[in-house]
Amino acid sequence: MVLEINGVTKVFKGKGKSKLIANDNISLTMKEGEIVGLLGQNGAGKTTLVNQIVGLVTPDQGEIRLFGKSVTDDRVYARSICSVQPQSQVPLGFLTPRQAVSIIGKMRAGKNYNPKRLDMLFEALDMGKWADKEGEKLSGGARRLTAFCMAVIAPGKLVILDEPTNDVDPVRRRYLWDVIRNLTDNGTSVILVTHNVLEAEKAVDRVAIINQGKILTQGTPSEVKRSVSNQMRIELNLLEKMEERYIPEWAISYHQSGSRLIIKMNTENVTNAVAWAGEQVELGTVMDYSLTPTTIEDAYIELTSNKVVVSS
Ligand SMILES: Nc1ncnc2c1ncn2[C@@H]1O[C@H](COP(=O)(O)OP(=O)(O)OP(=O)(O)O)[C@@H](O)[C@H]1O
Repeated sequence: MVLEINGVTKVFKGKGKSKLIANDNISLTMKEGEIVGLLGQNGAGKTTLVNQIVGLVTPDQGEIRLFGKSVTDDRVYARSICSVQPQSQVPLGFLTPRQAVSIIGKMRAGKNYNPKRLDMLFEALDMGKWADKEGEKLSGGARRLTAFCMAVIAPGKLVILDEPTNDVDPVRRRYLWDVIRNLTDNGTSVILVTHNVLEAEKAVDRVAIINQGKILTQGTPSEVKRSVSNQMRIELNLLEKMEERYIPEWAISYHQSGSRLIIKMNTENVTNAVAWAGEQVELGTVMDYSLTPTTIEDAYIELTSNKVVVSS
């Protein structure tokens, strides 16, 4: 087993005398070559968990083992096994992406550093035009991709990526997912920390949904979806906010965010839903709509959001 997390709890001091339970009895395991998505809202406790895996923070209770070795007993080993792309941008200063990535590659791999890997990564991510530009002149997306390359130029057996696609354009996001998937070909395991549930669904083997420090559910994307399955969703692009009283009675639940309204229904109500959505288009309240089976995002919203309204 690459990673075994057993009953990990981490409590921080809150305001005054209060306590903040950042991780609450978390258990999770990972096998070689697996990509596990750690999904959760802001403040859910994802980074606290990652910091404990790499030995930067010590659990108050429970234990974390990497390849059978306790992280708290051997933090140096933990850091040699793990490569991390942090959520915050890496300050590159005057260094170019090529310089920054090759420095890290040489530090991590020593004599085994292979400069061809840098060329392969830059090519795969279409980074050629930025490779020799000073870091501080680069866009946020180019810096994010540079930080990704720094994490994977000489990857440890466990690569931890914290929001790697933030600021990255949609085309290069696709390239990035391909590179992440290729990492696992030689047995590297990947923890992907993200808010972007839909993207994660395509990239991961398993997901763990974390909320208020607890893992609410974990399993393959299909297993997690099954908690809301046998349902369909209609997604509407609203031209004006829809008041609750206009949500149709066949809705099992709905979620409205900006101009996006997602309504879930049982399959027998699909015809009603399409007819209703068509009427809304004619009335001018909805620009367009699409009907799909429920996604992992639906499960995520249902499990973590306080704003889901479930009809009686
Ligand atoms: N060193 C610390 N001292 C006190 N509280 C902390 C500390 N680190 C984290 N926290 C708190 O623990 C909780 C979990 O934080 P954490 O950074 O792990 O969440 P997260 O899921 O990574 O969030 P985000 O997606 O916003 O990065 C938050 O309420 C945070 O304020």
